[in-house]
Amino acid sequence: MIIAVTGTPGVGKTTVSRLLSEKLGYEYVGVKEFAREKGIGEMVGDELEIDVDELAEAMLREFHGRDVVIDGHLSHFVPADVVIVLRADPRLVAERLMERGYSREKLAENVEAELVDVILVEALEENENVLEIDTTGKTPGEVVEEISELLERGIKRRFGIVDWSGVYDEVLPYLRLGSGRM
Ligand SMILES: Nc1ncnc2c1ncn2[C@@H]1O[C@H](COP(=O)(O)OP(=O)(O)OP(=O)(O)O)[C@@H](O)[C@H]1O
Repeated sequence: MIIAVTGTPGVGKTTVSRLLSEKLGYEYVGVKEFAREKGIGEMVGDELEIDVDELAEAMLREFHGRDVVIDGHLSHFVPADVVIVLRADPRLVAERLMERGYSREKLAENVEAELVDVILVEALEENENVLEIDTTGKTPGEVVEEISELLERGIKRRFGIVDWSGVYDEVLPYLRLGSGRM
């Protein structure tokens, strides 16, 4: 089975994907490493820009019929058996990305994306089987437990479990509108 783990940067994809692959005995694959290895995408500034169709094709060729956890915020473009969308309170996303030294603009872009469900909506456009998981206040182990329980019960579609509109005011200072530019 191909499991894609996606979400806004900082929600915990890598941590959860590694742990999930260990628990299930699946291979772990990082999208960026895979793309680099296969020569997919090109550097634009200091970022690797990946063609998602090329990525999806190459991944399907490589992993069809194998048990694998694919980690990355583009993984929902890969035709997976199930897409796990990790969510985290946007305040937590902001804190983590600030700790990583993200620029103000990249921070704003990602906090906003988490706030308005960008990755969830994209995942739902790409795949029927989407499991949304709220990681807020949970340990990575608890998140992995929740995912494997749902999969064991055969549940592959669940979303609409978070609503970040209540923290909008608190994250406003991080957003582009709050930066004084229009
Ligand atoms: N419940 C949780 N699930 C996952 N990570 C958590 C959780 N609670 C705290 N963390 C911490 O959050 C951080 C998430 O970092 P991680 O690199 O896994 O995120 P990511 O989504 O893969 O980011 P990126 O897309 O930028 O690579 C880690 O330091 C991890 O220990």
